[in-house]
This record gives sequence, structure tokens and C-alpha cells, in this order.
Amino acid sequence: MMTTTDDDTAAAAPVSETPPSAAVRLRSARLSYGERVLWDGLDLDVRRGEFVAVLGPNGSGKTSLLRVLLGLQRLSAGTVEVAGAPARRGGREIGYIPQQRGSDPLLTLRGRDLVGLGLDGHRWGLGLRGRGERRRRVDAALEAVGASEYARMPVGLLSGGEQQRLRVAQALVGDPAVLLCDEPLLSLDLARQRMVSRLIAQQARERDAAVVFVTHEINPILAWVDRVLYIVDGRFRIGTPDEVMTSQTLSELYRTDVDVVRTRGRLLVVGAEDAGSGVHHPEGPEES
Ligand SMILES: Nc1ncnc2c1ncn2[C@@H]1O[C@H](COP(=O)(O)OP(=O)(O)OP(=O)(O)O)[C@@H](O)[C@H]1O
Repeated sequence: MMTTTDDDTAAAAPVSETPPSAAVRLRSARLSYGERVLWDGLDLDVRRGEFVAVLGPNGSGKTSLLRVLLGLQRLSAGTVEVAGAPARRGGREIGYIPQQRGSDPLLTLRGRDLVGLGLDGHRWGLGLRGRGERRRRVDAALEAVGASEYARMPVGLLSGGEQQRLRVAQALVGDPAVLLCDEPLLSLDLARQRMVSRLIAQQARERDAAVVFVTHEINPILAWVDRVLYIVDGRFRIGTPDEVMTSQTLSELYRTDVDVVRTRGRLLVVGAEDAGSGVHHPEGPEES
């Protein structure tokens, strides 16, 4: 049964001898700007190894949630813990793929230097287990995203999709225990969307990371998603995709008729025209 807390899903999880501790934990969390409440009463645990997608229309507070987890935004009420400590800036255990923005002060860096910041950007000058190890890890991350060929070029000369793959490599290079992704598939073609989705999912499945993945389009990641947090106008639901991505639940959230159709392993969401890009259009993810 879906709830606005994760108690039930936690109960349904496979039994282990020591309960897995949550890498991300929000309790009674509220975020408001002035009169405007983005969300309130949010309880969310994301366990290590778990992949949680965050969906909702523009302005519903998805990026703000990541900023709270990054220690960049204070909650208005409630508590937030990341990797066992109150959320704080610059935690090494966190990998972050920021939302793409036009003006990035790092555009003059070479690609491989940008990726290297994911290893030692938190602690300038200390380095990581020697230069050889550092080079090896940066090379592996560049190769994983298919960026080796253009790694010596200034980032500003690269295409949007090429830059995006470098951001993914930067977030993954430190082998993070918590991976926060803000629309990481933007600017990527379908093949690269699959590649990046798989890399992020592997960080959860094989490296035991907790993944929080903000997106407008669930289809490219549907195979990997364990749970969805769907936020609309301060209302939210948390549950498995099967629980949340239904006509009934989305109609309740959007307060208008929304139809969710499943076809060939994809979800088509129809209706709620005024909900903007919060709906998943049949045309596919590349338009987002
Ligand atoms: N520091 C701030 N002060 C006041 N309002 C803010 C602040 N930061 C964000 N907001 C507002 O909060 C709302 C939520 O913003 P947020 O970026 O979290 O939305 P989002 O769900 O990520 O949207 P999108 O899908 O467009 O990226 C927006 O309306 C935004 O203008």
C-alpha cells in the first residue's frame, strides 16, 4: 500500500539481519518560501542501494529538495540527515549532477580537470592517494561516459550533451554513497540517456549508493526505479512506480483527470494540460 511515508515500503523490504540504515532521511520536513509551501510533512528514507525518482511539474520543489540534501537550503521545519549526519555542504560521500545551466563558471576548464574536481574539489591541494591513482580514476570515469576523446578540450567548446556526460563523470568519480541527480538526462540522445541511466543505476546496485534522481520523464529510468516521490502543488505521494504512476493517484495529485497508460514497458500520461512538463508525454524523453 502506498503512503505518504515509507513505513510500509520499509516493512515490505527484504528482511536482513541488521536493518539497512537510510543514507538519506527526512522527517516531518517542510520547505516554504514566505507564504508559499513547497512541501510539508515529508518523511522519506532512501536506503543505500535504492533508486528513488522525484517527479512533479515545474516549481514543485524538486531541485529545492536536492539543495536541502546538499546542505545548501535549510528546511523550514523538520530534520534532514545525509550519510548519517545532518545535511551539510561539501560532504565527500555525496555525488551531485547539477541541473544544466547556460553560464557555468567552470567552462574554461578542460574536461578531465572538471571530472577531477569530483575527487579533490572538496579539499584543494590534498590530492587523492597520489597522482597515479587520481589519473587512473579520472580516466576510468571519462571512459565510462564515453568522454575520453574530448577530455582535453575546454568544457565551453563542447556540446551540451558532451558537457553533461562530464558532469556525470564528475559525480561518479568519487564513488559516492549518496548520488543526487538533477535531470541528468537533459541534452542527451536516447543512446546516451540509456548509458547514463545505467551508470547511475549501477552506482546504486553495484556500489550500494542511495540515488535520488529528479526527472520530468520516468520512462528512461523506469526499469531501475525502486520508488517514486511525486510532488504537485505541495501534495505528494511516495511508493513504487506501480503504486504512484496510476490514473487514480496522479488524478488526485493534479486534482484533474489524468490517464496513465502502460504500453510496451512505457508509461504514457495523458491529461493535466496545465500541469506542464510534469506529465510524461508520449513523444518520449528527448523533448524534456
Ligand atoms: N531561495 C528562494 N527564494 C524564494 N523562492 C524560491 C527560492 N528557491 C526556489 N524558489 C521557488 O521555489 C519553487 C520551487 O523551485 P524548484 O527549483 O525546487 O522547483 P523544481 O520542481 O525543481 O522545478 P523545475 O521542474 O522547473 O526545475 C519555484 O517556484 C522557485 O521559484
